[in-house]
Amino acid sequence: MIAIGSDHGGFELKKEVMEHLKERNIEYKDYGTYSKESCDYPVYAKKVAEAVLSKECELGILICGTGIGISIAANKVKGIRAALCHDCFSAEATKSHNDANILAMGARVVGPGLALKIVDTFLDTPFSNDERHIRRINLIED
Ligand SMILES: O=C(CO)[C@H](O)[C@H](O)[C@H](O)COP(=O)(O)O
Repeated sequence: MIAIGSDHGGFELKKEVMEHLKERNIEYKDYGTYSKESCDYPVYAKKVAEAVLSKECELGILICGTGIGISIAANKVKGIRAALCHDCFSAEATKSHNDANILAMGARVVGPGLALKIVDTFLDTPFSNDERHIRRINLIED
């Protein structure tokens, strides 16, 4: 199960990502926002972060205008490794090296075509389980 959330800036792209997940038969839970009305991205970052931490959802996707504010907010939650990615190389590397548990994107930065490729790369790349990456993730946690 994928937790997904956005502010108003990410609302339209969130709809496209959910449609894409549906086409791929990947289950998701939408934590809002549910309209284009102006709202505050930390609210949705917290909801998705808590869904991932509680293991209700395996991974999260967060979208705001830039992806910056919503990833900063999610990374305040201990145990969350939210990665802001606007290219596939970063999406692959952050799963493989950082075992990122949330993907953040900016809907005012990337178009839907690239965004969906980034989502696929993030979801389809496993963590390397390499000792050096585990050591570094543990240092982040400490
Ligand atoms: O990253 C952000 C803020 O740091 C996001 O882009 C927000 O979506 C953006 O700030 C919203 O701006 P708006 O002028 O209120 O639409």
